[in-house]
Amino acid sequence: MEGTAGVSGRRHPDESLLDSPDALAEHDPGGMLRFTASAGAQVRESAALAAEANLSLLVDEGRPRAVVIAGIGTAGRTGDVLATVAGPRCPVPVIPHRSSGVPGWVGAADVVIAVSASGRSPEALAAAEAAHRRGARLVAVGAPDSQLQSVAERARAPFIPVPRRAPARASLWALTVPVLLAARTLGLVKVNEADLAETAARLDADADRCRPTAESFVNPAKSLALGLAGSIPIVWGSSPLATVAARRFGDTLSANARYPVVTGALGEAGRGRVGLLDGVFGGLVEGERDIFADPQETDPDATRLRLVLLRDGGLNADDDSDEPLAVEERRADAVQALAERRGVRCDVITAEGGSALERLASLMAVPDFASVYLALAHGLDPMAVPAITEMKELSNP
Ligand SMILES: O=P(O)(O)OC[C@H]1O[C@H](O)[C@H](O)[C@@H](O)[C@@H]1O
Repeated sequence: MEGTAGVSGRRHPDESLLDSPDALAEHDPGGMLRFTASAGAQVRESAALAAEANLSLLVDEGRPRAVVIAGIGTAGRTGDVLATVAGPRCPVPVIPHRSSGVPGWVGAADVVIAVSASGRSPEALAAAEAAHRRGARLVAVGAPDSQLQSVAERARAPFIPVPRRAPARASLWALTVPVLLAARTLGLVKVNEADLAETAARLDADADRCRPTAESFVNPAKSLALGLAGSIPIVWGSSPLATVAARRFGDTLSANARYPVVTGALGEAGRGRVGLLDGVFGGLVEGERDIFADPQETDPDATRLRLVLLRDGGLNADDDSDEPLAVEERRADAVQALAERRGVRCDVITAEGGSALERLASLMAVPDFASVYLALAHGLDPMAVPAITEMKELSNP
């Protein structure tokens, strides 16, 4: 089927596409699966690049009053990652900022980290310029030989060149690690070399489990994608860290697979959006289902919700988190029970690993791949985003 933008794909997913390496290659000409599999390598490469940059320039003026991470899209997500890895005990505010420039209060006592994969987003460029003008300390992260690098050079600010091999959304780890290491230099996060190595190793191991040649029944990303196919995904995170991973899944499901998706924190959803489970795409449609009927005959076209619960199970010590772990766990158990009572299917991914960064990686890796496989099951090229390009053309002066 061809859409009005010339994008071709199939409205109903074809499961067999996912188990055919030839079909996968044909629908992924840009290599999105390959880029997604490079997450571990991105961690290692960016750690090496950050080590070469002159981050020690940041130390001289001591601990900042606040840190602003300026960027849009995936670059903006790096600020959320920093905020959650820094955690509630972080001695200074860590503020992701997604609109142009910097907040009005930013001044000489603050640090601005401007992030842009292309090195040319107007938001990050305006933030870097504003930081320089106001005398704030600046760090810039993005493509080498870009406009962002020129601004950083003019400001005599450290610049961490992140080679541009993949689209921004497949470069989250390459962009995130320099942001974390800049914050480490400022004394705001405790990310050590072992954490980075273990995170990279976990991303490698998950990429192996999710590799294109691993068939759906042993491949957690293919089975997650097939479970989501044809549904409206709701992705809730049980903790602040898991919520960053939930929002990331929202980014990739929208951009790669072009699925509408609801994402958020379970704590907040429990006071409002959990009501979706009772609605026309939730309990009401599931209630119509006759459990004895042939599944082919029971309105196969009805759109249903599918819940993905990202659980941060068990490792965040109670004294180091916003909420006691027991509260988060009970809430996650409760939403699973609620979904089950209403017949809404639920996938659960539980964080693993010893550090916050590794736990985050363990919640992001499989969903990242699943978003690509979901695109491919619909015959969509996960790399092509004509609506985004068209939007930029129409809205640029
Ligand atoms: O990181 P940048 O190059 O500044 O790009 C920022 C954002 O720009 C566009 O909106 C892309 O669609 C996003 O995927 C990207 O994250």
